[in-house]
Amino acid sequence: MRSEQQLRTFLKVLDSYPGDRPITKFLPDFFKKNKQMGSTDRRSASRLLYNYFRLGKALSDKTTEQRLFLAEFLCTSVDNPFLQHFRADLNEKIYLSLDEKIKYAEENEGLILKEVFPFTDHLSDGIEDSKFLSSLFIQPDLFIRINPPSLSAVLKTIQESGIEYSQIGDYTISLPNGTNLNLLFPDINYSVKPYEVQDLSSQHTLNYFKPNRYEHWWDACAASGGKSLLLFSEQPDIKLVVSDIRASVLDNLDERFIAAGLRTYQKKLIDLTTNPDPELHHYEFDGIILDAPCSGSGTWGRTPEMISQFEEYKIQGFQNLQKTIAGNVLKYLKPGKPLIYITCSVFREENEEVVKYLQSEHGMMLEALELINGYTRKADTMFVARLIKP
Ligand SMILES: C[S@@+](CC[C@H](N)C(=O)[O-])C[C@H]1O[C@@H](n2cnc3c(N)ncnc32)[C@H](O)[C@@H]1O
Repeated sequence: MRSEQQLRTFLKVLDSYPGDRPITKFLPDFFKKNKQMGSTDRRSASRLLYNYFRLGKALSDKTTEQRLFLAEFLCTSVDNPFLQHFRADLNEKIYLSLDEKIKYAEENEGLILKEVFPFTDHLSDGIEDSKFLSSLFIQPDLFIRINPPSLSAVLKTIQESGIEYSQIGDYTISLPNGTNLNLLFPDINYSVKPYEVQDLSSQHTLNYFKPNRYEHWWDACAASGGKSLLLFSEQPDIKLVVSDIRASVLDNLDERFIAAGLRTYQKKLIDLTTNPDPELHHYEFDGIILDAPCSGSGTWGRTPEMISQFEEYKIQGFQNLQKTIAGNVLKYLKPGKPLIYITCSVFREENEEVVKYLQSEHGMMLEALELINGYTRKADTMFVARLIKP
């Protein structure tokens, strides 16, 4: 029986998942080792695994199977043969809205919504607990930022593909998650990449950069350069230093920068928990972007496996790291110039509290801050603050 087989496969995948890396990294390895699985089996195993983890820490007293069926009920909205086979009573209600399903599960299945993500006491100002919690059952969209000269070509390609999309801003498009962009845009046809994959909230942080021509900026935790590319899109005549603690991500950055036409920049490998002077002693910047290492809790709609793996005590550890790193970068900022502090966390300890620390311990002046709501827009939730050095 097909559903029974799908369940067995799911249990095997879950049992093999060590929880030491994201599912996106684990699953391809698992499928490579289990070549007998066809593409339909892979798709269903992957869907069941993601949905299962969306229950986070809730219903820990139930069996894996019971949790899986309820997760399927909450996360899918079309008639579902798998659920029909095991829990026809839930499948009957598959067309209810998410809010109605949550209510039903609370009244009949023992769900306590707060237990999905038992960290709501830490949420930043302005986040609505119940809306944030229910967003964890919804897979966020895929967002792209289109290179302006390529706008009409990109829109034409997407329209011709028949893929449903919405245009959110002048150059921002949302697409269903899982859209294969490499198939849509084979990279042989262009010299400058026509789009960047970048979450909607991440794109929004650009409003706080306000760079001027010929200024000297530092993207201090650059990873593969998402924020630098944003900065470059606004101000191509910028002098840029990028750094990160990981060499591998800086290699990806090189590739992305070349594809985007960004060719002049300096790259440095720096651990910002230590004194950066050996690399930077004579540098003075007109702007620093600090997209700090964080819990990533604003992105767990994309990586739901993180919810059950996270422990509350880690929040403090991230705050300590952020304070140390922020304290170490400020020395290289010119007076009167901005530090752009960014996280993809929903925890106030990593957001408002770090800003308060920068104000009280380093005399930074807060110009603006925003909790960027992604949880009602099928996007990541992020935090950004613009602070000026006295
Ligand atoms: C949120 S990510 C940056 C994302 C990136 N700015 C982007 O837009 O794609 C944080 C980065 O901080 C880096 N990091 C973590 N600890 C660090 C440290 N001690 N010194 C410097 N960078 C660090 C990580 O390697 C990671 O790439």
